[in-house]
Amino acid sequence: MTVNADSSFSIASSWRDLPAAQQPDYPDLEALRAVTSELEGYPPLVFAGEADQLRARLASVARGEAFLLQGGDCAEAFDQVSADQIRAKLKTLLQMSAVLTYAAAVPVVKVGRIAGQYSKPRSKPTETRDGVSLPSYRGDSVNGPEFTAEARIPDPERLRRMYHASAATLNLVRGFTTGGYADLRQVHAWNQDFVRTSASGQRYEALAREIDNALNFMKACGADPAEFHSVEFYASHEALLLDYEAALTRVDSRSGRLYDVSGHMVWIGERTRQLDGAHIAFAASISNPVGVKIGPTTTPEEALALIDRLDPEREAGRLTFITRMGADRIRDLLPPLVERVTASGAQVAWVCDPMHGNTFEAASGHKTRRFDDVLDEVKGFFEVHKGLGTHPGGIHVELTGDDVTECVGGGNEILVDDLHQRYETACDPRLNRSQSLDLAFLVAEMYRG
Ligand SMILES: O=C[C@H](O)[C@H](O)COP(=O)(O)O
Ligand SMILES: C=C(OP(=O)(O)O)C(=O)O
Repeated sequence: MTVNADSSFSIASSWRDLPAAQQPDYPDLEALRAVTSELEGYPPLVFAGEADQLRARLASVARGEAFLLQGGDCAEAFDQVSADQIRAKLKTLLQMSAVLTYAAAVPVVKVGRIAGQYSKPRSKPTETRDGVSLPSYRGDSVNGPEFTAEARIPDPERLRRMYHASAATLNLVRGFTTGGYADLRQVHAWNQDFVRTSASGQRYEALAREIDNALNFMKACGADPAEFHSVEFYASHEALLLDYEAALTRVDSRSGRLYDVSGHMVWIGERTRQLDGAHIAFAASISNPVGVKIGPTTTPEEALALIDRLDPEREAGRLTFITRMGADRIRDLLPPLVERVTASGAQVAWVCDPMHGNTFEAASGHKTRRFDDVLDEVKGFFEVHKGLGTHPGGIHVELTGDDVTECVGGGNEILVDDLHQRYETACDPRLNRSQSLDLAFLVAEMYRG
C-alpha cells in the first residue's frame, strides 16, 4: 500500500479499532505509551530494500525455483543473547542449508526465527502450579518466566529490551554472515565440535568433503563467485505484539510504502489470524513478505479470504502459508487447501511447520514432540504436493544449536526419560543440532525424490 508520510500513522494504526487477540494486559497504559513513542524514534532494525529482496527470493520459492529454510528458537530469551548462542543457531542453519543445497541441488532461502522472536501466544491465560494460578508467561517481551506474581505482570519496558536484544542479535548475525564465517570454505569449521560425537556430524563431514572437492574444482576452473563467500540471511518473527510492531512501522522513503522494520519477514500465528482481527489488518498494511500459520481448522474459503486481504495483487513472494496440521492429518487436510488456492491463481509459497501440530505432554510433564512425527508431517507435505503437482516450498522449524533434550527420537536417540537432562526451552520443545541435521538430510532426500 502506498501512502504519504502524513497519512501513514492512521493506516499503520487502522488495526487499533479491531479486536486484537493475545495482547498483554498492561496495568500501566501511560508507561506503554511512553515506551512505544520512544520506539517510534529508534532506527530501523532492517531496511525496506532488504525486505524487498527477501520478497523476491520468496517469489522464487512460490514459483518452485527455491526452497525456504526458516528456523530458530520457539522463544528467544533476553539472557541468551550471547555470541555462543547466536553462533550455534546460525551454524546449525548454515549446516542444514549446505545439506539441502548440495544434496537436493536447490537454492535455499535462509530465514531465522531470530532477532525478534520474543513474544508467545498461549493456549491458556493462566498457568497453575500446586493450586496457585498466575498469568501465563508470554515471552520475554511481555513478562518473566519465573513463577511469581511479580514476574508475570506485563511490563512495557520489556518492549525496549526486545528492540535492543534484536538489534544486538542482528548485528552479530550480519557480522557472521558477511564477515567470513559463512564462507562456504568454512563448511568443516561449522562441524568442528560435533563430528566425533554424532552420526549426523559424521554424515555431514562426508558431504562437506564433497563440497570442498566441488569448490576446489570450480576454483581450478577459474570460478570463485562472491556468493560462496557470504550468505544472504534474513530475520523473521511472529508479529504478535501490535504496539511494538506498529512502533517499528515506517514509510519507506523510496516507495512511500509502509514496512515493519522490526524484521525482514513477519508472520501471523494460528491464534491471531482472524480475518476481521487486528493482526491481519496490520499485516495487510505493510509491504514486507508475510507468512500466515495455517492450522487444521482452516477452510479453503478462509485461505482464499486471507489471500484477498494480504495479497490482493497476487504477487509471488508476498504471502507464505505455513501449514501446521499434525502428522496424522496433513494428508487429508492439506489437499483441498492447496487445490483451491492453486485454482484461484494465487501464487503463495507453501511451507511446512512440522512442529506445532505434533506437541504432546510426556508423563514427566515436559511438553515434547517425537522426531518421527515431525518427519512424518514433512513426508505428508511432500506427498500432497507431489500428488497435486505443486511445489513443497520449504520447512519452518523450531530448533537450537545446543544439545538440548526437548524432542524425543532422532539418530542420537533421545528417550522420554532423557527429557529432563537438558530441557531449556522458554516455551515449546526444539530440535537439537543433531536432530536438525538429521531432518535436513531426510528433507534433501525427499526433495530430490
Ligand atoms: O509456540 C507456539 C505457542 O506459543 C505455544 O505452542 C503455546 O503453547 P501453550 O499451548 O503451552 O500455551
Ligand atoms: C506460535 C507459533 O505457532 P502457531 O501460531 O502455529 O501455533 C510459533 O510458531 O511460535
